[in-house]
Amino acid sequence: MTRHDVSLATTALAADARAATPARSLLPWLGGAVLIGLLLLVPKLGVPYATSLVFTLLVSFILAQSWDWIGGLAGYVNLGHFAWYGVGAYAFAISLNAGVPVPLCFVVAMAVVALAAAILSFPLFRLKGDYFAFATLAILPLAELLAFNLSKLTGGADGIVLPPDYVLLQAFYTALGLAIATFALTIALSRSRFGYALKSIRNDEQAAEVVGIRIFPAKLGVMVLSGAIAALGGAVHAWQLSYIDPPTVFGLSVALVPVAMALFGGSGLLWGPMIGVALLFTVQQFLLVNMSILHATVYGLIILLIGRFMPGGLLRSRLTKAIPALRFLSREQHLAPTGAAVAAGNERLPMPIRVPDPSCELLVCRKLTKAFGGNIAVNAVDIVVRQGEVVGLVGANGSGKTTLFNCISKVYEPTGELIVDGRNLAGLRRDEVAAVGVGRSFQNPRPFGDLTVAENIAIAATFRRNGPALPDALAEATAYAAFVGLGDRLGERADSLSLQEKKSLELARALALHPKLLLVDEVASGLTPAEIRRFVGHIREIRDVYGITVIWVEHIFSALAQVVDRLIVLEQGQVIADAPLAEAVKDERVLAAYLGQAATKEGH
Ligand SMILES: Nc1ncnc2c1ncn2[C@@H]1O[C@H](COP(=O)(O)OP(=O)(O)OP(=O)(O)O)[C@@H](O)[C@H]1O
Repeated sequence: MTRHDVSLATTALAADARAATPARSLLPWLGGAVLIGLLLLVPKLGVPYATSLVFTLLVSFILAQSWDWIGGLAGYVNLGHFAWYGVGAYAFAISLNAGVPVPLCFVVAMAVVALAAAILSFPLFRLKGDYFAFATLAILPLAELLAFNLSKLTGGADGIVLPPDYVLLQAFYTALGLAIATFALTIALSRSRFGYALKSIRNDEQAAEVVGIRIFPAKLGVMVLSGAIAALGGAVHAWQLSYIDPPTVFGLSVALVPVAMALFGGSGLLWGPMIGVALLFTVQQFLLVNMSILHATVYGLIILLIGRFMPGGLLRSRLTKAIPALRFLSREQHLAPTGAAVAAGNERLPMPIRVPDPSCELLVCRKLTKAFGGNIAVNAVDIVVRQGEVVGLVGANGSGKTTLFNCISKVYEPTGELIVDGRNLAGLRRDEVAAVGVGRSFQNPRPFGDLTVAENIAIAATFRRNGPALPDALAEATAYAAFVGLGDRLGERADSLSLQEKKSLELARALALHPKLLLVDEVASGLTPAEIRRFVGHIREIRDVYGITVIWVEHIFSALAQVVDRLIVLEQGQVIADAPLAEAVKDERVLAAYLGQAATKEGH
C-alpha cells in the first residue's frame, strides 16, 4: 500500500465518521437533552419523595462516574472511592456549621479531599492490581474510625446535625449540575492527552513509560480529580440530608454500590456508569419496597451473577450488541485522524533528519550489569555504539540480549555506567530515557491492545518531548502506520492484529518518539524472505534518511547480514565479540556460541 492509498483510506475513514455524524451520532445527544429536560421537571411535580429519590440517583451517578475515571480509564480498582464522598460530606458539614457560606463549603470539601487523595496516592500507587484494590478498601474503615474518634470535630458517633433549612430543591439542582458536569468531564477526559495517558497506563504501565508518559503524575491527577468530584457528591448529599454520621458516609454496606453500578453498566464505556446506575438503582428501590429484609442479599446475588455472566458489563454483552438501536451504547470511544490533517502528510516521515557524526559515541555502556538473584543476565558489559551505526546484537537463547535492551531503556535498573547522547542515564526514569532519545520495540509485542493502531502511534507522538497536540499526533500517526504497512488498519484495535503486525506497530510507535537510538528486538522470525527484505529496507531507510542509530537483536542471521555494520555477540551476559560483520563471522567462539546454532536453525 502506498502512502497515497493510505491517505485515501484514512480520508475514507474520516468521511465515514462524518457521514455517521448528522443523523445517528446526534441521537444520543438529543436523548441526553430530553433527559436533562425531564430531570429539570421533577421538582416541578411537587412530590418531595420523587425529588429526593432522583436526587439520590444523581448523587449515585456522580460517584459511579467519577469512580470510573480511575477504574475504567486508568484500570485501577479503587474500592475506597466512597471515602472521598464521606470526607467531602464531613468537610462540608463542619464548615457549614462554622458559618462558612454554602458555595465556599463545597470548595472546602473539594480541597480537603483533593489534598487527602494526593497524599494517599503516594503509598497507594506503589501497589498494583488486587493489592491496590485491598489497600484502597482499607481507607473506608480507617476513615470511619477517625470520624468516630475525632469527636470534637466530627461529633463522633452522634454525627453532625446541619442547619435545619429546607434545601431539597437547591440540592437537587446542584446535584443535577454536578452530574452534567461529571458526564461532560468524562467525554473531555477520554478525548484528552491526559485521558490517553490513563488509557495507556490501563493497558501496560511499562510500555506507557517507554513511550514517554510520566505515569505517577497521571495516576495522582486522576485520583485527585475523581476524589474531588466524589467529595462534591458527598457535600451535596450532606446538605440535603441535614445529618451525617460515620456509618452513613463510610459504611461498607453502601460504599461498594457505586462501584458495582459502574461495573454492571460497563466500566470504561461512555454510557456504562449511567446505565448501570439507572438500572441497579431501580432494582435497589424495588427490592427495598418489596423484600426489605432480604434486599441486601438479593442485591448482592444479582451483582454476583452479573459478574459471572457479564464480566464486561451489560453494555458489552451480546444482548446489547444484538439490538441495533442499542449498539451505540456499547461503542468504544476512539479518536480517528481527521481528513484535513491527513492531507498534510507527505512522502517523508514527519521526523527530524539528523546527519550522524560517525566519530560521536551515541551509546556507551561501561561495566553494565544486571543480575536476577544469582543469575547474572548482563555481566559487566562494555560497548560503544556510534551515531549512524546499525549494530546487530546476537547470542544464544538466554545470553542476555533482551535484558541488555531492558537495561538501556531502564525497564530494569542496571549497575554500571550508561550514557546516551552524552547524557548519563543514572537515576533517570523510563519516560526520561525516552525523552533523551531511546525508542524500542519489545520481543513480545506490547501495544496498547484496546486502543487503535492510530491511537497507539499518536500516543508516542504526543508524549515525545515537544510533541504535538493529540489531533496533530493522530495525523502524524498515519505516516508511521503507512511506513510499516499498517496504513489500512488505522482504526483497528491493536489486539486484533497478528503477531507480525503488532511488531510493525511497535516499530511505528517507537519511530513516532523521534528516537536517536532505536532498539529493535527480534522482528524477523515468522516473516517470509520478502517481508524480511522489506523490513531490512525500513531499517536502512531509518538510518540512511533520518540518521537514527539502530541496535537490532535478531536470531535470523541472514536478515542481520543484509544491513548491519557490526556484530556484538553475547554469551552468558558477557560480550565475547564486537567486530565488523565479516570479521565476527570468522571468530570461532562466535560460531560456536551463536552462528553454528543459527545456521542449523536456518538449515545451512
Ligand atoms: N525478569 C527476569 N527475572 C529473572 N530472570 C530473568 C528475567 N529476565 C531475564 N532473565 C534471565 O536472564 C537471562 C537472560 O535472558 P534474556 O531474555 O535477556 O536472554 P536473551 O538473550 O534475550 O534470550 P532470547 O534470545 O531467548 O530472547 C536468562 O537466564 C533469563 O532467564
